[in-house]
Amino acid sequence: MSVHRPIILTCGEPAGVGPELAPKALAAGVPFVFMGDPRHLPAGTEWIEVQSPDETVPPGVLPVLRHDFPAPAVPGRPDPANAAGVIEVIARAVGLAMSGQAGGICTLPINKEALKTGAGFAFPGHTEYLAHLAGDVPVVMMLASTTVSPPCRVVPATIHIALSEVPRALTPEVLTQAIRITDAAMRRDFGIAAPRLAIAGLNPHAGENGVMGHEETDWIAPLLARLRAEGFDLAGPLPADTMFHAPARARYDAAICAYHDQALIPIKTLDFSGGVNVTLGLPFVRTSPDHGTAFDIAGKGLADAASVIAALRMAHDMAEKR
Ligand SMILES: NC(=O)C1=CN([C@@H]2O[C@H](COP(=O)(O)OP(=O)(O)OC[C@H]3O[C@@H](n4cnc5c(N)ncnc54)[C@H](O)[C@@H]3O)[C@@H](O)[C@H]2O)C=CC1
Ligand SMILES: NCC(=O)COP(=O)(O)O
Repeated sequence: MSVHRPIILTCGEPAGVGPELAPKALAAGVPFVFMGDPRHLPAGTEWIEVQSPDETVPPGVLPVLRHDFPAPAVPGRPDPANAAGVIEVIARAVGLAMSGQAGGICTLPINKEALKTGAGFAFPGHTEYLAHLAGDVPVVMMLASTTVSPPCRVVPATIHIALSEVPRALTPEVLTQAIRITDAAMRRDFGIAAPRLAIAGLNPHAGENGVMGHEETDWIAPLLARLRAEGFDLAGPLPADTMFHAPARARYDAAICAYHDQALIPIKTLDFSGGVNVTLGLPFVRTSPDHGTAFDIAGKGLADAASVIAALRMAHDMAEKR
């Protein structure tokens, strides 16, 4: 029997696969409430409007915290008129999570371009917006798969920035923050008492002693040495190309990577359908499926719900641990 409050599943981009995943997500078997416009749900969806997250509904029926949008959803074609509503839903769900009325939030995917064009959204993704809503707290993005063995958990220390900006953006402060937040979240949210973290180098072969880049010898290795002296269990800097196969993953609990694709390519290759995106460092629980809006298949009934199901279950587990 669950003792904590339901998770809010935010609708995300109505023209993407989000609305069709919401009823499929009932298979997660954990309490959650969909927040969005019920008119965007697939025809035939059984839903009931609720006024608060913990109102009960019959089994197999989708509870909906209603948030009406100005325009219908046309699969694959985001309507700028709906952009503000997508952002409002995220903020409203965060309000419920921060006030303790919800156990946390699980966000269906947004289309960053549609929100920027339609509503001037100033954030590159949920992660940065949620950090802002929580009071501009430091956060890190983690993607986690527990269906592969050993588990794969990856943290990109820099997130949604151009590759050309990474060497400047990856500073000792940024890497230190990623390590501290990940270590704390492994203990609090994942029940790992003594987290082992593996730190990827920035350059091929982790620079090979300065032959292919100097960031590792200049500051990454010295920084890791200082943090080890504080008690962190850190391996690295490691060559990124050889740290994601199964025997390598068995040696750590989470990998801290230098940039987005260094982290996300391995996990999405290993487990695209079951990976979960989780924001570490927030004062509330937030997870998300690892995929995006999938406009190419939206509305066709092809969307695989495995990732949102895993995301809801993870949010539920994290909320229980807290
Ligand atoms: N958490 C979030 O809000 C996320 C949002 N996005 C956004 O989504 C938009 C599209 O991004 P893309 O790079 O095209 O990635 P995508 O994940 O939307 O699509 C990549 C490929 O995977 C397939 N796919 C995605 N989800 C699927 C599912 N549930 N079942 C079956 N196939 C699935 C798509 O059909 C497509 O072929 C972008 O605006 C991006 O920023 C991307 C990742 C996460
Ligand atoms: N590539 C991951 C991604 O775009 C998810 O971003 P966010 O919306 O969860 O910040």
